[in-house]
Amino acid sequence: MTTLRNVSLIGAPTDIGAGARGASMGPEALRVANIGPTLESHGVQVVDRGNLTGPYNPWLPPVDGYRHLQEVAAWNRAVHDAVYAELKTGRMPILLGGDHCLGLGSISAVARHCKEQGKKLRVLWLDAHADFNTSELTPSGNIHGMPVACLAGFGPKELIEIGGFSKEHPAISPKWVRQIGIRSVDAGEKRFVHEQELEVFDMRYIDEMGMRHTMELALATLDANTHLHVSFDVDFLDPSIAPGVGTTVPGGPTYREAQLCMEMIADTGRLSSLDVMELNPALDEKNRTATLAVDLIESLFGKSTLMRK
Ligand SMILES: NC(=[NH2+])NCCC[C@H](N)C(=O)O
Ligand SMILES: [Mn+2]
Repeated sequence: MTTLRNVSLIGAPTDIGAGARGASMGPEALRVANIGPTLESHGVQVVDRGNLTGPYNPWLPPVDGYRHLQEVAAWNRAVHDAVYAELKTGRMPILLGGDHCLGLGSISAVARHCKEQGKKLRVLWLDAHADFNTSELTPSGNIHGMPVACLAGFGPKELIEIGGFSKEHPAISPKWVRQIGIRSVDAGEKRFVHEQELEVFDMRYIDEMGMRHTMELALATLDANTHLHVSFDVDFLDPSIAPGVGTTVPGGPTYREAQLCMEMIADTGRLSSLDVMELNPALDEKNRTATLAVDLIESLFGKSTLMRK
C-alpha cells in the first residue's frame, strides 16, 4: 500500500458556487461527525489545518452566465494554494467542502503537483452530476456545475488560469477523468460531455454491469506512477441515505454499492488526495449525511468489514 498515511484536513466553508445555501457549514459537520479521530483510529496521522477564508456569499443572480465569478475565483485560489502546499510537503490533502466549484482549486493543485513530479493523474469524479457546464450551456449559472469543464480549459480566464494553466495548456485532459454515479446532466452539457469524450459510468451502467465491474474499469491501468485523486460529491449517494445535499437526484448508489466503490479504491493503494464536497447541514437530518460520509471515507482509508483475510 502506498496510500499516504499523513493527512491534512483543509476546511473550505463556502457555498459560493451552489444554488442552495448551507454547504458553507460542511467542514464543521464533518468534524462533528469525527472525521479526524476516525481516520486516526485506522492508523492515519491527521492534522487539521482549520478553515480557509474567502469572500462572503452575496447571493446575487448570474452575470454573463456565471454567478459570483470573482468570489468563486478567490475561494479557488485559496484552495489551490492550501492543497498545493500540502502536496509539496508530502502530505495527503483532504478538502472539506464547501460546494463542488472548489474541485477546481483542489484538482488544479493536484495537476500542478503531478506535472512537476512527472506523475500521471487519474481523477475519479463520484457525483450525480457531470459538472461539465460552461457559461453558454448552464441552466443556472451556478459554478459548482462547471468545475470539470474549467479544469479541462473550458471556462473563464479567472478560473482556468489558477495554478499557471491556460486554455492551451489546461490542468487536466478529459482522458484522465472517470465519472461514476452520474444521473443528471443538462441537455447541452450532455452533448459537450460526448464531444470531449469524458468517460462516464452513469447509473444505468452501474445498474446493468454492477459497481464491481464499473470500478474495475474506472481503476484499470493505474500504475505505481499514478496519482489517484477522488472528488467525492456527497450527492453521488442515493438521497434516501444522504439527504443533506443541495441538489439531490434520486436513484443513486446504495449503501453497499458506495461501500464497494470506496473499498475498491482503497484496495489500489493509490489514493493520494480527496475532496469531500456539497455536504449541506442545513438540509441534513441530525448530521446523518455527514456521519455516512465519514463512514465511507473510513472505507476509502482501508477500514474493512471483510471476514476473509
Ligand atoms: N456539484 C453539483 N452539485 N452540481 C450540480 C449542478 C446542477 C446543474 N447541472 C447546473 O449546472 O446547475
Ligand atoms: Mn458535483
